Amino acid sequence: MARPMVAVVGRPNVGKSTFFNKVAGKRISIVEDKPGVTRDRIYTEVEWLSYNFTMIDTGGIEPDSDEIIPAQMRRQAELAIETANVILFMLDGRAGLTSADREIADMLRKSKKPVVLAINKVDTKEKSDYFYDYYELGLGDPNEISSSLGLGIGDLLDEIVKHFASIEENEYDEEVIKVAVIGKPNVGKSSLINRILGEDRVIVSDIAGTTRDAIDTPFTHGEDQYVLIDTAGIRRKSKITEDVEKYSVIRAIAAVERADVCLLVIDASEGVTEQDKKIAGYSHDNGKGLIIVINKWDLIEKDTHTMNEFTKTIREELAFCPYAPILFISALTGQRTNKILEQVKYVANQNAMRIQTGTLNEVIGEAILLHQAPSDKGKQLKIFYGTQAAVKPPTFVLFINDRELMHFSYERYIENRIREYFNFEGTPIRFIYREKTGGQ
Ligand SMILES: Nc1nc2c(ncn2[C@@H]2O[C@H](COP(=O)(O)OP(=O)(O)OP(=O)(O)O)[C@@H](O)[C@H]2O)c(=O)[nH]1
Ligand SMILES: Nc1nc2c(ncn2[C@@H]2O[C@H](COP(=O)(O)OP(=O)(O)OP(=O)(O)O)[C@@H](O)[C@H]2O)c(=O)[nH]1
Repeated sequence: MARPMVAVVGRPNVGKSTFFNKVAGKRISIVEDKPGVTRDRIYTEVEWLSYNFTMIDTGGIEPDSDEIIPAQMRRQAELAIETANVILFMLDGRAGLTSADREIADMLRKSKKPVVLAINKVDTKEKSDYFYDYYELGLGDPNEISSSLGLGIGDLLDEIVKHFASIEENEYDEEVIKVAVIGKPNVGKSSLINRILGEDRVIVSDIAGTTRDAIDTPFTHGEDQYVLIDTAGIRRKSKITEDVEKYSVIRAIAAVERADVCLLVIDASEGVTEQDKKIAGYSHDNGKGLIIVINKWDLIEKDTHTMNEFTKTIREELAFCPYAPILFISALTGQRTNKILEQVKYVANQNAMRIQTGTLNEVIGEAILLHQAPSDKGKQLKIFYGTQAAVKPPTFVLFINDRELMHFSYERYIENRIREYFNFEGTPIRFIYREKTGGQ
């Protein structure tokens, strides 16, 4: 099941960032972890009770003037309605209700999405002076919190996770391959989608029913079933406000969340951008299959080295996902676009591949023989055995003597040996360690 998405909406200065920081999990996007890269927080993983969810912060865009606040807030609310499963609407318990709050509340109420009301900055045990006013919004009970003091946060998270039970599970059958086409505006996503859907063996399904059908495009290619996630969102030509980078990243994140395989489309004449890194980072963090599609290849003057040079640069820019295949295409001329579905299917299978414990341990055993495990202060790392615990992404549990001795470089080495044998092309793989005494 896709991880639930919770979007935080609210006027500037109500305390969204403070709240976000309070509940932020340890795992944040790889890109954000790097020094020197703008730390505009967009999302965080949250763990509460037995639930894991992604929380997105739609705020934090500096308004240029007072007049644009309402427009911007409307856009935030629209985005939250489109992308999130549950919306957290945050208000300032010291300021009382404003007309912007009422307007947002109307939009949220009409959307029929589950909304949880958080009244922030209630730093004492007493109710806010405005407590009963919040009922007017028609969005249920107000939950008073203090983000800076950490009061009421647990109860609020309880209210949020209560709504997860009603989220539709398995929107598509297991065998349907879910594909997200992502990338910056104007890189050629719609052109590529039209190419794919225009192929001879592709038949676009015409099943009306769930609301998802309105935005997704299911189709078959030969025997295989696919669905393009949020195709309507891509094809609908962007509004001006949509140019705010943060919005398009949030939209992409929501699509990635629901996908098995992501096609990251990059304009060959432009190269890899910060936005591409963020989206690829999200795909990686969430264990999705990833294919890098270099589009507009027709615009590039080429000699025999061009493709290699391009590949090298992309590998450097997107160093955390060396497993992702790179395709050089032109959606305009159709060059190599007929290879894409084949690749998507291959990567989806790799992402869902399960390998035998016996073979896995032969490979690990051989790897250890070839390259001695690290040791520290006379104690050597021992890997007793490994087993694959999950797919999508392939996840391996390794039983070892001491977690401290497993260095990043050795993990990378083991990963590379596993990839040499089993490929796992286009998918991240993960390791989980369990300490076990034994051996010595
Ligand atoms: N007293 C009190 N102040 C708070 C609380 N939470 C946030 N603040 C303060 O409110 C101000 C705004 O907080 P932010 O978290 O930056 O607000 P925001 O909603 O993220 O603002 P934007 O980034 O403009 O959307 C800061 O000065 C915070 O210290 C709280 O629970 N109690
Ligand atoms: N030369 C060339 N132009 C292309 C190619 N693919 C798309 N284009 C052009 O690039 C422009 C943008 O293409 P779209 O398919 O609308 O791009 P998009 O990524 O869907 O754009 P947004 O809707 O803004 O997100 C159009 O003018 C296309 O004709 C290509 O392979 N080569």
